[in-house]
This record gives sequence, structure tokens and C-alpha cells, in this order.
Amino acid sequence: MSLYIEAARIIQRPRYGGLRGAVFSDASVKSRPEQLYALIIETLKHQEIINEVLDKSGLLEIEKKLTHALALVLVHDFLFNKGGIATSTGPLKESILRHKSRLTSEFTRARLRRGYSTTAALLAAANATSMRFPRWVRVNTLKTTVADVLARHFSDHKPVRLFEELLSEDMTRKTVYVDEFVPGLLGFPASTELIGHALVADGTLFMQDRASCFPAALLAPPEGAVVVDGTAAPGNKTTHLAAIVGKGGRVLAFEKDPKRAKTLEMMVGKAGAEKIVEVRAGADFLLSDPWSETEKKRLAKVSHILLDPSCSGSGIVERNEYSYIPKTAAPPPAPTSRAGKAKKRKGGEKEETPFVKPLSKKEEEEVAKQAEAEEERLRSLSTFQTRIIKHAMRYPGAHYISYSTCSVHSQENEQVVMAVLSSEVAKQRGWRVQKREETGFRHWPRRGLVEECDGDEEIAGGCVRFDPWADGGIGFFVVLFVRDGSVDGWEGRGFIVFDIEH
Ligand SMILES: C[S@@+](CC[C@H](N)C(=O)[O-])C[C@H]1O[C@@H](n2cnc3c(N)ncnc32)[C@H](O)[C@@H]1O
Repeated sequence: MSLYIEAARIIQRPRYGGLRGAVFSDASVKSRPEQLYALIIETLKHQEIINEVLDKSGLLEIEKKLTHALALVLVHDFLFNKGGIATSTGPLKESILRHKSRLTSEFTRARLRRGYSTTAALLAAANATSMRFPRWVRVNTLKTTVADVLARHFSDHKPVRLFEELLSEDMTRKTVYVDEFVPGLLGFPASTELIGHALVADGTLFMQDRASCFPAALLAPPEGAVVVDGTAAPGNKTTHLAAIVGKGGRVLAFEKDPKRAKTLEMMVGKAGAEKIVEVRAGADFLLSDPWSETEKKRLAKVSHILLDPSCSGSGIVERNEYSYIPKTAAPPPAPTSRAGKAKKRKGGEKEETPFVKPLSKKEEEEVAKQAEAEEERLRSLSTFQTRIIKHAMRYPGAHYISYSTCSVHSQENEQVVMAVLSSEVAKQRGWRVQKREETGFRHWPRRGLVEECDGDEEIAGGCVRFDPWADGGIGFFVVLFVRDGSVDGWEGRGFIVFDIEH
């Protein structure tokens, strides 16, 4: 299958996570993944001007065999690639080269309309603004205050009041957005260079994605609280929790993987939170036992638990990615007939079939095998995720548990919430999902999927979702489980580490 047909297939198919994963983990891909990925990224970056060229030249009306996505990738290489379309002669290349002069002149007009005298100037400008996602930094309030950071280090940045203003601003301008949901979170335009910034190096600022700050902010333990981070490394949320509970509080941070625990320790040191955070390196949260003689004094006091367990990572989107905007709302037709073959309409009139080559039997089998493996992986992740929440629900003093994933799959999100709520421990101890109107995030627009919560709007409303494109970062999910009342008659019966309820 040609590079272009593969690129068009990946561009137009529904995608839940990042493009890198879509390209590099697709077993049916025959092209060099690096080349395919670069072609897709670059095409999507320039799709706005290519679309204008397509519209003005009328290419899609004339070349009926070309789908929109296929035309985008071919015209991209025709206009922007030094070597032109990277294939020997063939019907695909011909369908573009037939319109060479028209495409070139429409491109020149579109370029000049944008004020670029050369293609190099247009490319340079596009590359400078290609980072679409804002940069997020969390102010480490153990070391300083937001007001101080803004006044002393970013006084040349113009404050914007709404997040939309940050996105719509020229991403190279000096602006700063103080997040309205997460205290201490600042958003900067994508071009802002923060990686080598002295405040990042000394732990005054933490580069942490917006969505990733929601779990600790939603959990919102009071100052001085004793809290657990059950799955802590590398430590973004642990250090955030430390800043919230402050010097009089305690964060018990479990990390099963000893190597990752080293990073956690380093991060805690950088945050200046060594006296607040107790790193439990190599400790499995699932084996923690708040009734044991050695632990009961400490773990029984824990009121708030943060769980951000391992997940599929399907929400992670790379900063240089753009999403495909289809030309029509309708999905592309399924590739059922052979490539380029004409088929008859009901009235006998011939209809051109889009130039989408169907997968071979072997390729179809590979795709099915891959989908089955992915399903299996999600099943095992969601079993683990459900199990770890149920374990936390047994903690005698716990009243608040935040659960989050950087996954967009409902199997790891709403479906886990529903499985947990129907468990014995949740029912016996009165755990429920905190309602939307009870949280500080009630105005956040994106909530859980009602259909994945068995139609329960209250539960879905209590869940928070992030869309990478609209919310500026990664696809994410977070929910807060709460338990009312302090006495529930629960004496830890059944709290056996290996019990069957797990
Ligand atoms: C998604 S990462 C957590 C990211 C972290 N919350 C942050 O914001 O930096 C999940 C972590 O949980 C750890 N983990 C997985 N299972 C665990 C368990 N049973 N007990 C403790 N840690 C576990 C993994 O090794 C991994 O480091």
C-alpha cells in the first residue's frame, strides 16, 4: 500500500489518542513509520492553506477518485516536499500532476494573500507557530506565591482573563493566563521557552499539564491533612499534594517500581517537600494494610487518597500534532470495492469509487489481531484500576478518593467508576461519586459519558473529562469518590490483602 494511501487512511479514521501511537503501533503499516508520521504531521499542519488550494482549484470535483484526505497528503508533497510526490508515475501521482499549473498558481495566490513572498517564508512562519498547545506551569507554593512569580519574573507578559483568549492569541505573543480552575496554575503561549528556565530548574515552577493538576485540586485536602498518593512516580501529583497540605501535613507516597521511586525522590527534593512527603520506594499500595500493628497509627489517619494508576495513555497527544478537519461531516465511505473501480448507481449511472485500496485478507487479520490485543490490554488495566480503588475504599479513615487516568477509553474511566460503585465495599461504606454541583469544577464543561454510566446523569456529571484540542493538553479523566459521615460501622472485615473481592 502506498505511503499516501496509508497516510490518508490514518488521517481520516477515528482516533482516540495521539498520532504517534496511531502510526507506530499499527501492525498493518507497510511504509517507514517515521516517514509516514512526518508526512501526516506536516500535512495536518498545512491543511488550512492546502484546503484553500483544493477549493479554488476544484480538484476534488474533477478527480472524483481522490478522497479529501488523500488529496491533502498528495498536494502537500506536491507543494511542500522538495522532491515532490514521492512515488514513481502512477494514477495517484497523475491525478495531481494533471493539474500542476492550476495547483501551483492557486497556491501562489493563497501564499501571497497571507503576505508571504516565498514558500520558505510561509514555512518558517508555520513552524514558528506550529506548537498549538499552551505551556503549563504550576507554581510551587511551598517556595513562593503566584503573585510573586508574576510580578518578579513575568511582568512583561500581558495577562489574559479567559483560557480561550490564550488559545486564540498569537501563540508567539507574551501573554499569561492564570487558570480559573486550578489555584497556582499558569498558562503561557506554546512558544514560551520554559524548559531551561531558572525557576523550573530550582523547583519553584513545575511544568505540569493542566489536566494533570486537576486530581490534587479536586481532592483538595485541607492544610495539615495526612494523605496517600497510592501510585506516585514520577511525582507531579505528589508534589502538588505536598504544596496543598503544606508544612503541617503529610503525604505518604507509594511507588511500586524502585527505579521510578528514585525519580520520585528527586522530584520531592526539588520541590523542597522532603519533610512533608514520605517516599515508600518499592511499596505496593495494594499490599498496604492500615490495620497492621506497624501501620495502623499512620494509615488509619489517612482521610484523602489520590490514585493515578498505570493506564493505556491513550489521551497523550504530542505538542506538535494537529487534528484532521474533514471536508464533510459524513465519515469516509468504507472501502468495500476494489481500488479505483467504477460501480453502478441504482439508476444505472456510473459512480466513481474513492481511491481507497481495501486491506488484503492478511492485513485485515493483522488489524483484527491488534484490536483483540488492545481489548485484552484494556481489560487487564481496568481490572487493576478497579481493584486499586476498592483497596483504597477500605481505608478506615478515608472519605475522599480521587481517581484519574490519561486515557480516553471509557473502559478505564466511566466503566471503572461503575464497577467500583457496584462493589460490596462501596455499598457497605457508602462511597459515591461527588456530584457536579458539590465540586469546585462545576463550571468545567466536559463531563463523563452518560451512556457509559448506564444512563445515570448524576454520576456522569460528577466525572470530568479533558479534550486535548479544546482544553489545551492531553486527553484525561478524573473523578472524586466521597463517603459521608464519620462512623459507618465498618471494622475492616474482609480487609485481607488477597481476599476474593479483589
Ligand atoms: C501513571 S503513573 C503515576 C503518575 C504520577 N501520579 C504523576 O503525576 O507523576 C502510575 C505509577 O504507579 C505505579 N504503580 C503501579 N501499580 C502500583 C501499585 N500497586 N502500588 C504502587 N505503585 C504502583 C507505577 O509504577 C507508576 O509509576
